[in-house]
Amino acid sequence: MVDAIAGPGIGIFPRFLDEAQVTALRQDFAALPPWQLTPAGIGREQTHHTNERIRTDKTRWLEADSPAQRDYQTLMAGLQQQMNRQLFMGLKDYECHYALYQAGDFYKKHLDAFRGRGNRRLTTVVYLNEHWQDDDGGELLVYPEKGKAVLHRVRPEAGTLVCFLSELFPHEVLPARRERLSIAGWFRIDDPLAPALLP
Ligand SMILES: O=C(O)CCC(=O)C(=O)O
Ligand SMILES: [Fe+2]
Repeated sequence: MVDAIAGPGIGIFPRFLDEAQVTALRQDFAALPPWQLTPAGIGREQTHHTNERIRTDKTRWLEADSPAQRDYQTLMAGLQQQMNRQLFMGLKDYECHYALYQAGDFYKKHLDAFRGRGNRRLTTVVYLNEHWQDDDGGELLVYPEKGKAVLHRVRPEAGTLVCFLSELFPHEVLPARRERLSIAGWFRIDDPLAPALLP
């Protein structure tokens, strides 16, 4: 992952989570009371609002309130430490949420962070969907910073991790024909003006 972020700025890692980890997270998600799952917001805190033209998924933040959530957050804390030690990224914390896309849900092309604004530095998405088929749809399309050609088309298969510099890669979630569950997360920094990677 260090090589991927230092190089192209993006990496895709099948089987980042094993079956037991995926199962534990799926069960943890299934045990949540439905009212805790709320329409996803867009924009920064001050301008937080929902907009169904841009995204239609539902989310629930992980609060380390179950063993599965704690294990996942511990795993990500380890990644944070590695990125900081080897790439001096200055990552301060990690926030993440479950995201449920029901059949037909989507998230239009967007950036997770804008240069010099906000403090999301590194995006992660892990998928929790067993046996995803070609015609299930729901791929993540990742685009280069400039240009319309698709750089990566990621199938949201259980265990796969996608990780990229939040300011660099526009991306979108295509509508799926079945439920699509993931954990999207962001490593954050204190200073939005700091360069993304030190040379
Ligand atoms: O679920 C995905 O593949 C990406 C989600 C996403 O782009 C986001 O939550 O910002
Ligand atoms: Fe995103």
